[in-house]
Amino acid sequence: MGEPKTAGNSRKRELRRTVLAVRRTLPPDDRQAAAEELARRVLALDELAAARTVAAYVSVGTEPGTGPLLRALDERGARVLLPVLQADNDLDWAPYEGPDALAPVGRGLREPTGPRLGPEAVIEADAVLLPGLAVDRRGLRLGRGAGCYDRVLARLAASGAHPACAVLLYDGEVVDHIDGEAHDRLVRTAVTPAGVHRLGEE
Ligand SMILES: Nc1nc2c(c(=O)[nH]1)N(C=O)[C@@H](CNc1ccc(C(=O)N[C@@H](CCC(=O)O)C(=O)O)cc1)CN2
Ligand SMILES: Nc1ncnc2c1ncn2[C@@H]1O[C@H](COP(=O)(O)OP(=O)(O)OP(=O)(O)O)[C@@H](O)[C@H]1O
Repeated sequence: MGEPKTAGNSRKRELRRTVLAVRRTLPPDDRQAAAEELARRVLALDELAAARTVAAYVSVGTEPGTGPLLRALDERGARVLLPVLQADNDLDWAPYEGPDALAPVGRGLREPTGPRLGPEAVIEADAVLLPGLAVDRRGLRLGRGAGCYDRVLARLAASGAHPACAVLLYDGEVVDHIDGEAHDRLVRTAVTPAGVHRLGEE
């Protein structure tokens, strides 16, 4: 189910499977509560308070829900950019124009129907919220294995942009160590329903 062929090292694959299996055991009521807590914590981040443009995403399947968060960012007047998956696994971006302007594109994904701004648009973001399956204490993030967000982080670094980058996870998905690969990029913050984790600080 949705496991890309380019899934990196076998320990990463194993951790992906474990996290997804645990997520599937969460009852719907707990997921809804987690989505609301997560929104509250993300909105309270200092780096989000000042952000005019936020790159976010529409949660898929059993991911920590981003519905309440997207609504609140929109109401706050932030310009919200959402990813549009390209055939080569790079991400294009389009503005969030409300839940009615999202269309299903397969694999449970919903994407914005508005104008495509191009892959470089993410550089305009003051804050970037990333999906993930886990992160370690250094800030090494485990995604779904297609490298989409590794590319985003590489693009931000190459452009000299330094937006606040936070991965959104469930409690328990901040782990001690993930075996990294050369292309992996670190994030500084993880937000879970129970709290904010500042990473890479010994
Ligand atoms: N919300 C979200 N959007 C994203 C990503 C992501 O990880 N999460 N991606 C990050 O790279 C890209 C899309 N890549 C994806 C790759 C696989 C699956 C997938 O396996 N879907 C499952 C259901 C999800 C689940 O229950 O966790 C499926 O097909 O059944 C989804 C998105 C761009 N947009
Ligand atoms: N900057 C990049 N440019 C092009 N391809 C890349 C880049 N970074 C990573 N990749 C490709 O992505 C593949 C998957 O990487 P990895 O397993 O680390 O993904 P992930 O971080 O778990 O997933 P994602 O970034 O999609 O959330 C790598 O094997 C590599 O081929």
